[in-house]
Amino acid sequence: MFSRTALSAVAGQALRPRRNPLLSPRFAVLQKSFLSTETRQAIDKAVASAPVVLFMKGTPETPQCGFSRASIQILGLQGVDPTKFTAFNVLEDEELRAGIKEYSEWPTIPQLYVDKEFIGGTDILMSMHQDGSLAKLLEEKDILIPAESDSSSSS
Ligand SMILES: N[C@@H](CCC(=O)N[C@@H](CS)C(=O)NCC(=O)O)C(=O)O
Ligand code: FES
Repeated sequence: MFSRTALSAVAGQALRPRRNPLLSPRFAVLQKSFLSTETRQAIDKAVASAPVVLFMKGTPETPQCGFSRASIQILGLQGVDPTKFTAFNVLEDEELRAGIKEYSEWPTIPQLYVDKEFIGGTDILMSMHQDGSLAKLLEEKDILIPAESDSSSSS
């Protein structure tokens, strides 16, 4: 049985701020080890496979989640050149679904890469779409469908 003194000692301990042992660097190292070298190399290759790469749920034609659908819509509105775009369906590959989160240090899908650089998920894409920074980035990287030449001037 706990004595009164022992109980108050336990209560006193509980009040003392303690580090969460799950957040220790040792745990972080263990967590990292889930991404095998093989998966990391496969993701390196996927990220480099096109100027714009989206890791999503479903396909661009048939997204399986509203967040992935919204990201595809934003890229379409921006005028991303389809020849410079590739999507990977994480629902077809559980290793990719888990691996990409660790690779990007980002916990959710979708995930967008431009020129091998992680940009973010839907919320980030949406805010970059709204503030013009996504258009600027895609223009700078020459990723947009070329503007049609003005046919009215040739007649
Ligand atoms: N706020 C997120 C929305 C994306 C999100 O919450 N994705 C969830 C549901 S689709 C997810 O990936 N969960 C982990 C998983 O399904 O593996 C964003 O900006 O991208
Ligand atoms: S699959 Fe349910 S929110 Fe994306």
